[in-house]
Amino acid sequence: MEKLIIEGGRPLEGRIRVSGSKNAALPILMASLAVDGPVTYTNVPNLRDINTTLRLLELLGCATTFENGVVTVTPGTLVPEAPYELVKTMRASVLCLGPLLARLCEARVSLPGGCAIGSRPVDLHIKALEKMGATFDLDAGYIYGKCDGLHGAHIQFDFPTVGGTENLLMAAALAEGETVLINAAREPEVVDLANFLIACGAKISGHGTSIITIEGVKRLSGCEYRIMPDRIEAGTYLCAAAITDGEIFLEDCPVFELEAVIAKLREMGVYIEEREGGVLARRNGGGIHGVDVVTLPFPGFPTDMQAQLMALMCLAKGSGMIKETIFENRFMHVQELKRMGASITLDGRSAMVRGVAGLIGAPVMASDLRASASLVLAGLAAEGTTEVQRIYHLDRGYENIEQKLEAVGARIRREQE
Ligand SMILES: CC(=O)N[C@H]1[C@@H](OP(=O)(O)OP(=O)(O)OC[C@H]2O[C@@H](n3ccc(=O)[nH]c3=O)[C@H](O)[C@@H]2O)O[C@H](CO)[C@@H](O)[C@@H]1O
Ligand SMILES: C=C(OP(=O)(O)O)C(=O)O
Repeated sequence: MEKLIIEGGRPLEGRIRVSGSKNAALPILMASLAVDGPVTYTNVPNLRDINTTLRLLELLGCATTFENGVVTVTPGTLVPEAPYELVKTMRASVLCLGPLLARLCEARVSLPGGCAIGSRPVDLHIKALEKMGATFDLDAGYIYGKCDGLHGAHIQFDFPTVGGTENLLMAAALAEGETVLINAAREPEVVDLANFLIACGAKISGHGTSIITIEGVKRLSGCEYRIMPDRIEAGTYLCAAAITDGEIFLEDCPVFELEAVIAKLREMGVYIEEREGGVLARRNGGGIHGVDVVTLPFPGFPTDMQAQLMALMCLAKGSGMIKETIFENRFMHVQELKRMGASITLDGRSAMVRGVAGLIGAPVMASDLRASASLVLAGLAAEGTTEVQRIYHLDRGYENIEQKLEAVGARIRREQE
């Protein structure tokens, strides 16, 4: 196992290019299964989850290549089974359910199970696919779905599930007739998937709103598609500029997609300026102020930025309350931040963060992807040395993180534990 060693207390200054989005790339790569022809994707981040997805696509019958941010996927004879060994390492694997059912009328996909941040149920995906004519059995930890062809349906989601909306978009793109998704997720990554499907010939409207209409087509054909930039990676580096009292220009930084994060950072006293080709972030002269934050579906504040914002808030003047409403256990970073001197009190789904004057480097354990990012941020600001252990979580979601941080002045290196 590898760990990151960070010598903190240095302001970061310079430019960082935002990579392609993991949470957009995973469903869009999976959508290759719905496409009848070769697809070329650009701006694909080199991440562990992307490589897992390519392995899964190969097991499912596609040929893939990946070089310099460009992925090609050429579908062959598809196989309907996604095995536990791959699904357990990556929740996004369940997104092959929709396209496989649409193409093969059957799919056997391991149930994703929970993960450190909470249970990751897929009942809303299943319920919606049943409305389109699929039936499901549970067999040895696998969901086995079959149908005699999917038909359009009006689907009312109980919650605007991101993964559920994505699975249904892929299934409905090839179903017979019209599907309407009501209370659909509005996340930018859902919009990117819809735009990809449209580029392949799908008929979709309303994506980006809570009502999406899909008119099924007979086949989707290959195209070339650029994955959107990663709003969560970008938000993490905005926090890095603020927490180290530095100045970072983020190239290819999405702005509309990051509005809730940018608004919170400005409220905390971070200066953020949109410029041609990117976004500049630095402190606004003074310190950082504590603010209250509630995680919500888009366009609310994203759960994927909660841990990073908490790291920044640890050093604020005053206190702030962070409420996590999406995942029941997404506060694993709290105990580790406390080991570095943070003052945080947990009460169920809320965390009261009282700002302290400084953090102190310590060995800390990463428990999940964004918790890892928050510990890296804390380490960059802390006095002394921080060792972030179990960084394989970080490698699921941050491309070249230590190279990017080193290039703006961080002292950070990777070592074997
Ligand atoms: C709304 C939201 O912020 N979704 C996030 C979620 O997407 P992801 O697709 O993983 O999760 P969903 O959006 O589907 O789930 C959000 C909530 O709905 C519940 N649920 C979901 C599906 C289901 O069938 N049954 C059910 O009860 C989940 O337990 C969770 O509380 O994690 C991703 C990785 O962190 C983020 O990028 C997404 O932004
Ligand atoms: C938790 C995350 O991802 P995943 O859904 O792949 O676990 C994330 O991107 O923060």
